[in-house]
Amino acid sequence: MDSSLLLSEVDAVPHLPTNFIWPNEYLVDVQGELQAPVVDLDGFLRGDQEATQYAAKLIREACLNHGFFQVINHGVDSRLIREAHSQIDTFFKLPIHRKLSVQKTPASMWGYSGAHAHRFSSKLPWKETLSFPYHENTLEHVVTNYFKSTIGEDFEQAGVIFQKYCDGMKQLGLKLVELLAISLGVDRLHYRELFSDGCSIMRCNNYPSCQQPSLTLGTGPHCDPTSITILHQDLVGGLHVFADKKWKTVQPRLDALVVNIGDTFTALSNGRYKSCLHRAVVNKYKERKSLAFFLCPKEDKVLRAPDSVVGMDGTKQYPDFTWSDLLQFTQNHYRADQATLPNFINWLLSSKTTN
Ligand SMILES: C=C1C[C@]23C[C@H]1CC[C@H]2[C@]1(C)CCC[C@@](C)(C(=O)O)[C@H]1[C@@H]3C(=O)O
Ligand SMILES: O=C(O)CCC(=O)C(=O)O
Ligand SMILES: [Fe+2]
Repeated sequence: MDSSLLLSEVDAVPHLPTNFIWPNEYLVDVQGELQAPVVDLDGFLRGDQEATQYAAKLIREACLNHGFFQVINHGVDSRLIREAHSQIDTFFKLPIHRKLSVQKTPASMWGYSGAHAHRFSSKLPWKETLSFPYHENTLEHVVTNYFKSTIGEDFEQAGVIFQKYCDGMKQLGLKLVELLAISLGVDRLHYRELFSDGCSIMRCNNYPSCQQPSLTLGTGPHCDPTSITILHQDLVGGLHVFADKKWKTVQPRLDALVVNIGDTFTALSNGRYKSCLHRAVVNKYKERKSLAFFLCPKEDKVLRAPDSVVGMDGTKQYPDFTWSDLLQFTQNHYRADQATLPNFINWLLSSKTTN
């Protein structure tokens, strides 16, 4: 079966094509629900000291343990989130020739990807994605323009919505890294300043229903190579987090945003905060959508844990690197999984000694 076929066409055949079938060791059953805090951000966002300390304490425990928590009263308008889901639903329902007209090319991170079939030949994920870049720019609405100029004039309104959505995610992301700094005992603005001029990644995921969901995965087990991920999921469910040596379900909530630590933040915390190992499963009856905003630093900034953290820990756990190095590693050399960070560090050190 040609893996460039539409997921919906593939799903019409009785057996899942082999390139969508994941080896048994990846298809381990889920065992129970994840115990992770749902952190109310209201007090922190209003500047209340006591509420801030309490939120920081909850986040610290979650990040030391598995790197995952949810936030409510996060300040992003629920109507905007609903509208973003509705606009992306319209995009994913377009005829395939229209989606393929904005297909991601090997040289770029941006555009439509169906099952990543143009990148990989096995363990294909049962999903389609639309990815685009976001950075703050006072002269231009980068997301509005991406939709309008790349997808088409008829997607201008979708672009306006996603521009506002990404503006909201970036603002929230900067507040979250303030809270992470407080929780680590680091100068409150340390990470905020590091991330403020970065170019982040917005990725919309659509997981179609699947005839044989137990043989495949929507997204295989991985840690996000990025810094922190802020994700909104619909009510279908399917996100699993690895904690206490078991896969655990996450109960979706429309009023919450899911937050997880990624590899870059693990390095920036000198390894104290766990990069969250997670995956997404699919099901037989319902398609599922999620909107992931990956906060990233500017590509050429040197990334290293603050002296105050390293000093207290006694040893610097990771060599300095740039986001550009890690991004290049995941796009050209290594398919992000649960061991991206140690493999990246080995690659970085060996490429430095050979060049
Ligand atoms: C820098 C990135 C690589 C991926 C997209 C962003 C952040 C998350 C990464 C990813 C989602 C982790 C799982 C595997 C992956 C290949 C995917 O299924 O999409 C990863 C992304 C990618 O390399 O495109
Ligand atoms: O869809 C989800 O719930 C998870 C998606 C994800 O992990 C990713 O895009 O990196
Ligand atoms: Fe992820």
